[in-house]
Amino acid sequence: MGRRVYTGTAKHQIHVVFDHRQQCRQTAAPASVVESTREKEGPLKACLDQLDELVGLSKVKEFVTEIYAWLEVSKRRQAAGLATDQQVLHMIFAGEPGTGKTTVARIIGKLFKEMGVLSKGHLIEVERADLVGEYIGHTAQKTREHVRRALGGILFIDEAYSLARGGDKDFGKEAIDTLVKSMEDHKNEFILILAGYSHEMGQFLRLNPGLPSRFPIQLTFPPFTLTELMEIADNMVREREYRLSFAFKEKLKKHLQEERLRNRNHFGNARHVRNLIEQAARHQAVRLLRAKHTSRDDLMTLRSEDLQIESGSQNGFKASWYNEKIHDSLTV
Ligand SMILES: Nc1ncnc2c1ncn2[C@@H]1O[C@H](COP(=O)(O)OP(=O)(O)OP(=O)(O)O)[C@@H](O)[C@H]1O
Repeated sequence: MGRRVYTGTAKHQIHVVFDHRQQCRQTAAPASVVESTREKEGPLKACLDQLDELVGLSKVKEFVTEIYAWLEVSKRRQAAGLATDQQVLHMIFAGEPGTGKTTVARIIGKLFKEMGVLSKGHLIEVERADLVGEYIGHTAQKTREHVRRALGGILFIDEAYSLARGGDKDFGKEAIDTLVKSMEDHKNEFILILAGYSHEMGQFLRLNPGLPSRFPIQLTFPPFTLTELMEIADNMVREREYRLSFAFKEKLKKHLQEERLRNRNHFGNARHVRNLIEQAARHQAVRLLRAKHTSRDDLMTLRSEDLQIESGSQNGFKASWYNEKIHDSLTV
């Protein structure tokens, strides 16, 4: 992992990154800034395009563009010999399941890599069970290990508030303390993103008054509207070279409408749509296998009978959401 060293006069600092192969490269020398920006225009643009392609999330997109602009202009200011602040880039992502938090974190990782903020830009996703151990000292060891894996990229902690679940006597507290210490010890070497439901995240931050100032960037991921969910479904089938019959769309719309009301805060949003589409494609395959002849149109079209919604299947949120998460980790 690279170590950032500041050399030169205060006004003309040059950031030099030493990597583990003992090579060094200048990341902000005036001449190379323009060059490296131009050189990286392709992948950089690809990251921003990827963000743009996500349905909805207008505030999140605005904010990421703001961070991008700020970092880019900071480089230019530095090149012009002007003072620049070091921004703290640790973040809170608050929102319901399936609203794009992990997806956006992944894109930010790539974006920051392209901008030279992170050396690798990868994402390590963990939850309470990955960090909390069984005896004194075990938690710190486990947590440090995940921080080590995340160096150069992003450490993304899902349902971060569960670390404060057991109060002061719980090992979760040790995980929080270790994370805070790691943020000091490895300043600028990784970005920590704490994610989870808005309400619980708010409570978590209030109970840990030392934390909010360490996470100046707080993004809210709103639940998708019905129109957005239908657009997500359309995009997903287009990407997979399928299309939806009119009756399929009507059935899906009705189901999503009911499901959002029934599960309220626990509705799986875009992930739920994805799982329905993938499941429908499997049902369509079984249907087509029985047919004597299949046209190109048959192969592409998902019909309403392919959308088999078991009544009450989504009622037990815990089970359905958990299954969707497992399914996600197997199919991503
Ligand atoms: N805005 C969006 N447009 C299109 N697809 C999306 C969008 N947001 C999420 N998805 C898709 O929904 C699925 C779940 O998204 P993601 O894992 O990012 O959600 P999450 O908020 O991190 O969920 P959780 O909190 O449950 O972990 C992914 O397949 C992702 O591609």
